[in-house]
Amino acid sequence: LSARGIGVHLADRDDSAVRTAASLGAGTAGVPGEPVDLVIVAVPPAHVAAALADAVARGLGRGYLDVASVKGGPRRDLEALGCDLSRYIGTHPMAGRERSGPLAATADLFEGRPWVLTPTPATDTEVLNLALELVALCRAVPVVMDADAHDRAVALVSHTPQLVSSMVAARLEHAEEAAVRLCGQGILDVTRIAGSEPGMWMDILAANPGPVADVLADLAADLAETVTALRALQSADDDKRRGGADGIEDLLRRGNIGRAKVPGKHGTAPKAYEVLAVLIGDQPGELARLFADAGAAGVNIEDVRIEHSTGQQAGLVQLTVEPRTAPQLTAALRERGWALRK
Ligand SMILES: NC(=O)C1=CN([C@@H]2O[C@H](COP(=O)(O)OP(=O)(O)OC[C@H]3O[C@@H](n4cnc5c(N)ncnc54)[C@H](O)[C@@H]3O)[C@@H](O)[C@H]2O)C=CC1
Ligand SMILES: O=C(O)C(=O)Cc1ccc(O)cc1
Repeated sequence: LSARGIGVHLADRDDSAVRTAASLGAGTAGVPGEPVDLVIVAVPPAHVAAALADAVARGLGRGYLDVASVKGGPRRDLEALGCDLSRYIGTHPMAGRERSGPLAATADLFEGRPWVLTPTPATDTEVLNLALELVALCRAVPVVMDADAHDRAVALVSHTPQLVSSMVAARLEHAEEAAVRLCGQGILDVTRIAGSEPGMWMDILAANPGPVADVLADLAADLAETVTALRALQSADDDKRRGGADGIEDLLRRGNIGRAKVPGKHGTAPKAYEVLAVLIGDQPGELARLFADAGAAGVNIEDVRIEHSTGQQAGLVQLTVEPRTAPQLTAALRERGWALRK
């Protein structure tokens, strides 16, 4: 916001968080003497209502919003405090990091991401417009939803995946070194968010336990069926084995269907891309050289990931490109001496 010319004033009960954020250019420390256009409350969900009610009582702004990951509870807490909700709108930017704190923040975090707004008939139009302006300034995409529908949605697409990632990673806690050494891209993908900070996730899960338990219970039913199907695959009986195989194949197919629904880059519909794998040496400037060569070939890189082979001084860079540009990129990179892999 500061970079877009908006005056930003920072307040936090932890002075060092304010100082760090201010030194990173996020704004100036301290609450101004005059009311601001919009007070943005970014504290853990359980503290939202108290922090917001305090800001309203002090008349700090013309409009108020919060960005907590859960929306139903904070709204009910505010109602219980008898707060005038007409100048408040609950919101949630759907983007995050595995780490918290000002040092983990990036100015472009919300670009192209959905930002949920939960207005009610009581919400003042001016406040809704201020929130929409904030979303536009952050180059996010506004999505209007009911607070409880939001909480059920994030239970499905964010909170349960976090727990499942943690559960898969927790299986490795006592794993033999020999097994861990075999880890590849699959487990890296599934466990990336298991590296998240437990504190932040405890705050989120404690604010949304019911909807998350509902999704996890359905998942537990799938798990129980899968265990039964796998046991059937061990049977000497042909019919039982066939039944087990059908059950597992059905789950894998349902997974394909669900995965195809996950939106692609910048929240657009999922799109079929082609991935080119290029071997690069572990030395300074290799990635820059590869990207420059792709640029010189006139090819836009849609996405990129690096697979590091354990114990090797090389990495496999996977360049995601539009299928129509793949042949020209392949030719250009080969010509410039890059080793492409299947
Ligand atoms: N980190 C993420 O990935 C995302 C977080 N959110 C939501 O944003 C909110 C903030 O999360 P983060 O910035 O990640 O956490 P954070 O831990 O980096 O920041 C929270 C700040 O709130 C301060 N604080 C706590 N209680 C306070 C109070 N009563 N008064 C004043 N300051 C108080 C803390 O000192 C801390 O500096 C949470 O509600 C979270 O659910 C939303 C989208 C993404
Ligand atoms: O779950 C996701 O999709 C993330 O990218 C991480 C995240 C965590 C907390 C939020 O409130 C929003 C997003």
